[in-house]
Amino acid sequence: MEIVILAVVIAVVALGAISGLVVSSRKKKQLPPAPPSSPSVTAPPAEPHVGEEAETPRPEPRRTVEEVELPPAEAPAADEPVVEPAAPEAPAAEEPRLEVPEPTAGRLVRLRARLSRSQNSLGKGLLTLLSREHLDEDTWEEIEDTLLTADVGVAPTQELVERLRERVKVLGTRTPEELRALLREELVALIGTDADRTVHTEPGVGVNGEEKPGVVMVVGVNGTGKTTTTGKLARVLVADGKSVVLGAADTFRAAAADQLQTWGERVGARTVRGPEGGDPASIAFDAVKEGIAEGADVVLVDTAGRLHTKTGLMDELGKVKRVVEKHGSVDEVLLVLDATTGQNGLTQARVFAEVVNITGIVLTKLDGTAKGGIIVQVQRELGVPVKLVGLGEGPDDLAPFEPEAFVDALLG
Ligand SMILES: Nc1nc2c(ncn2[C@@H]2O[C@H](COP(=O)(O)OP(=O)(O)OP(=O)(O)O)[C@@H](O)[C@H]2O)c(=O)[nH]1
Repeated sequence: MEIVILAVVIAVVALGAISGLVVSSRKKKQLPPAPPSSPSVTAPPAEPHVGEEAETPRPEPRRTVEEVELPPAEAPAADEPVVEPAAPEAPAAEEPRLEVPEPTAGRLVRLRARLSRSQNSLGKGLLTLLSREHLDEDTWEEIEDTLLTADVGVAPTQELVERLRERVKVLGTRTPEELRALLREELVALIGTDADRTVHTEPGVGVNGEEKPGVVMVVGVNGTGKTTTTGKLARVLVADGKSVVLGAADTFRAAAADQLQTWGERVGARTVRGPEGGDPASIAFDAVKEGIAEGADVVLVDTAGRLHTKTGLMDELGKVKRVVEKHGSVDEVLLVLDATTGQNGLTQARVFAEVVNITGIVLTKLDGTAKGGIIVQVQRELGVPVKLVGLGEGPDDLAPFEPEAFVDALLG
């Protein structure tokens, strides 16, 4: 009897030891090996770390249930699933690192140094002249010249000088602070604060009742910074949390599509492009079509700025707009003007306005000119507000235009 009891005890102990081995072996198989360079001291060593799951499992010795030779009765329950290591996943293709554009709000304030450097003669020059003890006719003439040199334009200059004369007379003795406030008020009024300077990119309803992204067409002469501005605008929109599709409809200049695509890739915006010399209207059409299909927030269409003839260019622009409108409305047509070209820019603006309904102006290269007064002239000429200003070649050097911040930068 004792022998029987002893035999049973030995059998139980032996079975216990064997099943313990199996459990610990199976536990080990469920956990991926600790990474060789795992620096974590707080996490238990066997815990998976972020990123490990995506790795291809490394080979490890496996002991199967069969190999431990358990008697059938003592084997793990048949209905218990055998844990197999996860199928090796293909290593993730290396994603290009996306840039995070600077926030849009307050860009003009951040970039004000660029403005004050180039616009000193306008803001500070006017302030110095107005601060003279005797404001004689010669001084008023100098004030007028300063405004004209800064491209404010004849009619706006005369209006401003008249207002200043009146107000300075009423003021009598003037402190520098009073003069500054007065000049600020008049310059802001000249630029205007009532206009809607929002770049409209809200989604709308397409012709088939589907949700359509906001559509923005960017037009302007070559060299004004059109493609660069389209790329920078994509960054502004991405910074505001929107998804963007770019349409490279400038098929006249071979490198324009590559240039645009590079801008897009840096912030994760896809570029729809066609063959060199292809039909820009069909590329623009496809860009909006794809924007609708993938539920993008905004489609930005860059257009050509130069063709063999002016009539050819204008016909093409009109066609691009009409063809895009087969999907639904174009929400913004932004005209890009180079601030350094002065009157030439105004002539361009007139020509473009004849073919497409310009809804906003982007004034580029304001960092490189003392002629910021062109803002006043171009707005009057077209009856369209300046919505964005370019203040440098850097990717985030495009700012929403705010009259008060602009005038503050001028006055230093
Ligand atoms: N300083 C300065 N340079 C700018 C600004 N905006 C654009 N540029 C530069 O102007 C040059 C022309 O820019 P693009 O975007 O190629 O001009 P574009 O000719 O209108 O574009 P395409 O019609 O495609 O040829 C580039 O060297 C830009 O970096 C700006 O606000 N300030």
